[in-house]
Order: sequence, then C-alpha cells, then structure tokens
Amino acid sequence: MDWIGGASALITADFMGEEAPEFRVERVTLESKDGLRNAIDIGDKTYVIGRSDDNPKSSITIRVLDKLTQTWVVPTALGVPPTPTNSRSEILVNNDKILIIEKGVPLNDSIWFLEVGTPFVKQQSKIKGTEVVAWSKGVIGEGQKPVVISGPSGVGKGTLIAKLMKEYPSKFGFSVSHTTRAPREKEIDGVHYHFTERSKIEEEISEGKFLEFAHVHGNVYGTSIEAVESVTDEGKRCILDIDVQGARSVRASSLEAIFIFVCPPSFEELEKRLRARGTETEEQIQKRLRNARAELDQSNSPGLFDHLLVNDDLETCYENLKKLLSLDDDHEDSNDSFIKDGKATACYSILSKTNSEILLQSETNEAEKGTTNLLSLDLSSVSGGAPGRTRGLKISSVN
Ligand SMILES: Nc1nc2c(ncn2[C@@H]2O[C@H](COP(=O)(O)OP(=O)(O)O)[C@@H](O)[C@H]2O)c(=O)[nH]1
Ligand SMILES: Nc1ncnc2c1ncn2[C@@H]1O[C@H](COP(=O)(O)OP(=O)(O)O)[C@@H](O)[C@H]1O
Repeated sequence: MDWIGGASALITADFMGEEAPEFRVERVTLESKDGLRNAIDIGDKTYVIGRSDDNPKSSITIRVLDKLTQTWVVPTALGVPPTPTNSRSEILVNNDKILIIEKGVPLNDSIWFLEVGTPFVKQQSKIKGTEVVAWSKGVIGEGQKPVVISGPSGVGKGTLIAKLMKEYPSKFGFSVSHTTRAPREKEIDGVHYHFTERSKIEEEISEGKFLEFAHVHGNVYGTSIEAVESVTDEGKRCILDIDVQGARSVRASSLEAIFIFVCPPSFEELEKRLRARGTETEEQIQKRLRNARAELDQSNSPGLFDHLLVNDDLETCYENLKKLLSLDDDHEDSNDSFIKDGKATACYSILSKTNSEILLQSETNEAEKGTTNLLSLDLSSVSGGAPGRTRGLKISSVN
C-alpha cells in the first residue's frame, strides 16, 4: 500500500502485511493515493473503511484488526454498501455501529450505518462462523409503514392489490417477491415475481439478503430486503403479498408494518374462485385448498394480523381496504422539507456528538443554496436497521 498523506496516529506498516499498524487514537484518517481510509476503534478491534487502491470504482472495503492477536480479517459484509465517494466522515454510535456520512451525494443518500456489533450482526456471525458487518442506509423520517397482505390462494389478494396500484400508482409500490415456481401465462419476470432457481434463492437467503422466506405449496417464496426498500426509497408505500408464515416472520423482524388478512366469504366460494382462475392443475388446486384451511386457522393467531377483511363483494372489500389504509395515512412528517430538499448534493461532515445528537457541518456554503451550514442529526428515535434501512432519523437546522 502506498500512503501519501500523514495520519494523526502511528501507522507502522502495510495493514495487510505481517507487521500490524498501531492506532493510538479513537479515530484516524489515513490518506492513500486515491482517497481516504478511515479507522475506528471499538473495543479490541479497529475497523478500517476504505476503497480498493487497484480499482477506485470498486465498492467500499472493510478490514478489521484484532488488536489482541494483531491479525487482520476481511469481514463478511452483508447488505448493500453506499456507492463510494472520495470522502466521508464517520463516528461510532451506541458502541455497535458506525455512522458514515458520504460527501458529494444528495443528503438523502449520504447517511449510512455500518453495523458491527448489533444483535443482527452477532446472530449472522454465529450462523456464518466469520466476522460479520452489515450495511444499513439511514432514512430521514419514518416513511409510511409497509402493508402486508395475506390470505389463502384464490381469495383475491392479487386482484385487490392490482386495483390499488392502478388507482394510486404514485402512492403504492409492490414488493416483487422471488419464487421458484414457474411463471403463469401472463406473469412477467421482475414485475409479478423474480422467478429464480432454488439454489440461487437459497444462496441469497444465506447471504442475508432476504427479509423473510417460506416454503409455500411446494415452492420457495421470499421477500428480498431490496424489494421492500426500493419501493420505500421512491417515497411509496410498500405492499407485500405474502403467506401467513411470511407475515409471521415479518412481524418478528425489525420492519414495522400493518398486517391484513383477507378471508373468503366461504370455503366453497374460495374453491370456486381458484378453479375459475384456471391457472393451476387439479393437483395444485387440491394442495392450495388444503393449505387454505391451515391459513384460515392461523388468521386468528393472537397479535399476528391487525385487520381481517372479508372479500365477498369485490368493490365493498376494496373500499374497506382503502379505508383501512387511509387511517394510517394522515401523519405529518416533521422532516418533510429535509426529505424533499435532500435531493440536492450535500457535503456535510461530522462535527461533534452528544448523546444521540450529532452535529453536521457543511463544507460548502449551504447558506448560498438557501439551506444551512449546521445541521443536527437526532438518532434518539431510530428504528429498523440491518438487514433493512435505519429509519426515523430526524434532521433540523441549527441557527
Ligand atoms: N412468505 C412468502 N410468501 C409469498 C411471497 N410471495 C408470495 N407469497 C405467497 O405464496 C402463496 C402463493 O402465491 P402464488 O403462487 O402467486 O399463488 P396465488 O396466491 O394462488 O396467486 C400466496 O399465499 C402468496 O401470498 C413471499 O415473498 N414470501
Ligand atoms: N370478490 C370477488 N368475487 C369474485 N371473484 C373474485 C373476487 N376477488 C377476486 N376474484 C377472482 O378470484 C380469482 C382469484 O383471485 P386472485 O386475486 O388471483 O387471488 P389470490 O391473489 O389471493 O390468489 C381471480 O380469478 C379473481 O378475478
């Protein structure tokens, strides 16, 4: 490695070489030929965040020095990392994650967390038997809670969701699941489902890319974290069409959602709809009907579903669904102006930290753009985190 700049700490050797560097301060900045590497000490470990020298366009690299054994490890990094910029600043929060502010990108894209010791990271580390870190993008404000819709095959979930998306294309977005089942005649890959191989989805599940997955009617179905988060990133409310096992997993996850179960008016009517749809073989219909009984039984599980909707007359059911959703719609987000303004490129660096408030100082003259030079980032009510986004960041101007 070829360092051209001095660092504020003692750096004694090539960090992947035999002789280990010696860091004497909590935070150091190491300047290499083509950008910055930053190091943060957490307990007995030093995390070095940088970019590959050989390929500046490559993604961010992370190395961990175990100070007790003086060995370097490249951890398994889960989740989607930020696009590397030439400059960033970072600080340790809660002793289990590093807040990273990337510079030269829109404010909405600049706040990231590298989780190094959160319960999720510890659990993944145990499963994988390796050092694990996980990326989670920070989101200003809460966004609207995703909506999980479950119910037996043929009850009309897809029909209701399609109506909602048609009436409110800019308000709702569909979480496109992955499945190993074969596409039906009119289904489009990437629109209705991501149709995939069993080995591929199993590999991606083991890499921590899925919020939930389940074996349903003999196939694997799963919701990738990106499927949900890409909808929310667009400012839309995400709709998930998943089975009861999936709903249970989401309930147990860090994603806060509203859970709706759609019931048929009768079992006979369900069978009639399933047959009339004409998309399954008789054997598949029988399997779906058997599973429907179990799903209907589970719809009453305490604490699982927030609302039950009976889909008898389609229009009535759709109106009831809209009523349920609008009930949750009328919250005002006090961060709204920042969420909108956050599309402009920003260059903030971390100035100081007190409890859960972090001060961000602009490196360009934001005042000229009508925004402010000093921002307060409040982390006191964040929720979520890896494997999804970290929500609930509050930003305000400091006058
Ligand atoms: N757990 C889980 N279930 C899913 C997912 N995507 C779809 N499902 C459920 O899988 C079941 C079968 O879906 P599909 O094959 O499209 O048949 P349909 O419900 O009869 O239209 C339904 O209960 C869906 O809600 C997913 O990502 N995760
Ligand atoms: N309220 C309803 N009354 C009569 N038929 C319905 C109603 N809702 C949906 N259907 C029909 O039932 C079939 C199954 O609906 P679908 O939306 O595919 O169910 P799901 O997605 O829950 O498996 C479709 O042919 C659809 O047109």
